[in-house]
Amino acid sequence: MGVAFWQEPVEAALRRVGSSGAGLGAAEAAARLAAEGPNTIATTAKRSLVRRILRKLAEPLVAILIIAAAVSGASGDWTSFAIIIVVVFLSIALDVFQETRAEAAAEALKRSVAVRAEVLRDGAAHEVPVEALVVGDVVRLAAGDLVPADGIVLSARGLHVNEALLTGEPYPVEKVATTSTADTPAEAANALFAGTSVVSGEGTMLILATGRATEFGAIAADLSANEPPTAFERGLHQLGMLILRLTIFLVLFVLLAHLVFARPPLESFLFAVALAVGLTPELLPMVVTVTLSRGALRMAKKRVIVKRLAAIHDLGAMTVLCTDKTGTLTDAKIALVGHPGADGVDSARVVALAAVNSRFETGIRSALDEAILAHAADHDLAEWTKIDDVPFDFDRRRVSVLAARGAERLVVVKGAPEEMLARAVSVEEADGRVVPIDGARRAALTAIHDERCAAGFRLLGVAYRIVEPDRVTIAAADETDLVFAGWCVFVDPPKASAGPAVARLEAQGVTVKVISGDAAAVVKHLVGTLGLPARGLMTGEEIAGLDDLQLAARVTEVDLFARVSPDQKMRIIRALRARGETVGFLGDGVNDAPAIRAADVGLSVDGATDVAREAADMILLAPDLSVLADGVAEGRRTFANILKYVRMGTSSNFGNMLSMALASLVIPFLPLTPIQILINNLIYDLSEIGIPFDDVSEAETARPQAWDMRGLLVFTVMMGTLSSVFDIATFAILRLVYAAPAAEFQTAWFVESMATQILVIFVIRTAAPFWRDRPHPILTVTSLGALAAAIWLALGAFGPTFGFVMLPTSLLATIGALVVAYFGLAEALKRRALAPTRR
Ligand SMILES: Nc1ncnc2c1ncn2[C@@H]1O[C@H](COP(=O)(O)OP(=O)(O)OP(=O)(O)O)[C@@H](O)[C@H]1O
Ligand SMILES: [Mg+2]
Repeated sequence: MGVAFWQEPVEAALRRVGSSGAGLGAAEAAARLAAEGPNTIATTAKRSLVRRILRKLAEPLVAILIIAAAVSGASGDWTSFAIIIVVVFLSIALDVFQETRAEAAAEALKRSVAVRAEVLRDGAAHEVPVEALVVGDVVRLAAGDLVPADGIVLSARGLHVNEALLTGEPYPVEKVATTSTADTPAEAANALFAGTSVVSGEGTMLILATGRATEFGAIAADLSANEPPTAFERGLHQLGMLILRLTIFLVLFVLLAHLVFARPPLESFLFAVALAVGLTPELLPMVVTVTLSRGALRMAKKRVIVKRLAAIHDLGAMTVLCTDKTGTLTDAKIALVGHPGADGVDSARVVALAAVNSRFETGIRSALDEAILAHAADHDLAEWTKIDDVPFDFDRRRVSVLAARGAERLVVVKGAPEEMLARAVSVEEADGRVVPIDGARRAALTAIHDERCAAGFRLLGVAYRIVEPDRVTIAAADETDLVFAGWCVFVDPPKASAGPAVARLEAQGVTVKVISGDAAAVVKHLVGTLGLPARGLMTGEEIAGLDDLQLAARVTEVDLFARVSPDQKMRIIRALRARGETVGFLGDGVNDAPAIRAADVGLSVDGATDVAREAADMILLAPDLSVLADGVAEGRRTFANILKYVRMGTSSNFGNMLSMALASLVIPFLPLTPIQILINNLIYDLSEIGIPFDDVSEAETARPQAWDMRGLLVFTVMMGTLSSVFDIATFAILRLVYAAPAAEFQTAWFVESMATQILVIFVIRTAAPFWRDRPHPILTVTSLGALAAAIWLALGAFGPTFGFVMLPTSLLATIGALVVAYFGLAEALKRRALAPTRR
């Protein structure tokens, strides 16, 4: 395939893509963006309006309708031809219009939380969304950034990236500006790949491939192809398959029966087609998209931005929320409040060492580092120069800096105190003497540490090691034989709103668990202060000793996890999912990204690192659990509205089509002509446009909501039977009492079935008595408007065009009475039909 991009000298690469070290011009970048397309690997790239319409036309159902229209036209039945064409185009227009509008709104929200990159355009730095990057762009990178596309390093200072997503290699690798002769991407020291992230250092890169052309794009294509569907998508699919099977069965049965009875073949074919159209919930995809998009807009008002629409359902179904500690349970306003030396008395030496470490490390600077630097004096740093560092990572939980002052060279280490102490062999006293640590001294040091931890302070240990004066590099292996200097003591005040927010989530049926990399004592103290109902505690050390099955056996009973590594956070999430929970994970750090990805609902906050935001399904604009509690209610509401549509389809509509199919076998004419069925279906669809807007009672958002196929089946059987009973009654009255001829029978049946199908929404939209839980005005208007249109079509001036006739008043009154009785009985039956069957 020729040379790989990293084998090409920088100059040649720049020339090839028509760029320079100063980047592209803005106009050139815009032109390239238009030509190359956006830098994204999303499979569902935006479809143009024409493509959308063409896709709809290719759907089997629509194709059948068009064939039916052609057959009608060929046989000279121009009325049928015109009506079928109108039906097809109206429903496509409805679909495409609604869907496009809703998706555009949701897209706009998503863009507001898009990851951005710092790119040079016309020689100046600009922040642009990662999607707008093109080949030839020069991008600046710093610790915490995602590498936005594939390319080569132009300049680097201690640039380390994590390529785990691409190569599986968990440790950061250094990237430098050279030309590489490597054959594989994993070995190319000058190549940067989309999907990897910068762990430490900084640099600039030249972009050589974007979007699906990147290495990651190629993998992501298979990844997304193999990605298991979420609970919501599975439910939707199961439902679709169920309906499809029923439809095929019924339609073939009717067609066959009619042919056996020697009915006119063309009419029978059209009737079967119309039945299929009537049975198929062809608007379901549109309703799902529109409802979810509207849900996303409403959640945005509650300050939750949805990146993956289907996650709204998962949020509503969530039974366990796992969260990290800093920023969600605390204010993340971290302050340094003490810096005791080895004797427990505050010492300037400890701050000075800590400041050298914080100032010179090239990793993502944490709030702890900011607090140290805010406290340190300028002269603490003035005499020091940096030589090298080993950036922080969440498995070591410490960071080292090699720094020089005069002839002295020190490795200054700071990190999780218990491990620092374990790596120390001696201790620096207040007077500067260095003495070995014996058993008694170790116990005394541990006692000082434990006492402050138990009081709720966060601690970092500070230590150092003197190295040869000509030392220029260090590695993690140098973090041994340390001289312990003391601790930095921080406060991170609990967030006042956290306690009530957790209580609200628990009241909504969501168990809250805390998963933190911090020390057990700190986590325990915080949870106590907030008054959270937390049971049990497990540490990373214990988790390391358990296999996945053992972990799954214990994980539901424990609510607190401390000193866990990023990998263990992910294992905990998987274990919970294995136990059948629907799991949310909220986190903001690089260390949270694997768990965010593993969760059913990955959550992050606006200020989080790129990696966490990229992995998340939703972003909270305010780092506050009460925002999430609002989001949960909204998610359940959205799902409840989707369920309404499904219930509508599975109860009355399905029952009506079924009864009609059966009736067609026992009477010598069709109960409704194919055209009448299509009109019925179109008006019924229109009546449902208001569902996504409907209100949902609080009772229905009180517990986690998820697909309940058994419940749906129970509902369908009960409500479907009721609907059929009324159809049979209508049938009997029309045949026996009125001895209605074909046109009169069809008109009456049309009016009755429209009325029952449309009005039943007011019954099944709520488990409460219908008069107590009022529908949203939009739903009232669309439903009653559709019903009025149906009656007008049947009984108005245009009725005869569609084969309708005016009905005698007594028959109208009878239909009215039947509809009222149906409505009343449905209302009485619904409590049982809607009773949950789950778990
Ligand atoms: N900048 C730093 N320098 C040295 N050590 C650090 C630094 N940041 C974190 N650590 C160590 O790593 C541990 C884990 O980090 P941290 O507490 O941020 O993890 P976390 O899982 O994100 O926790 P939280 O739940 O508080 O968000 C800390 O308790 C501390 O001991
Ligand atoms: Mg954190």
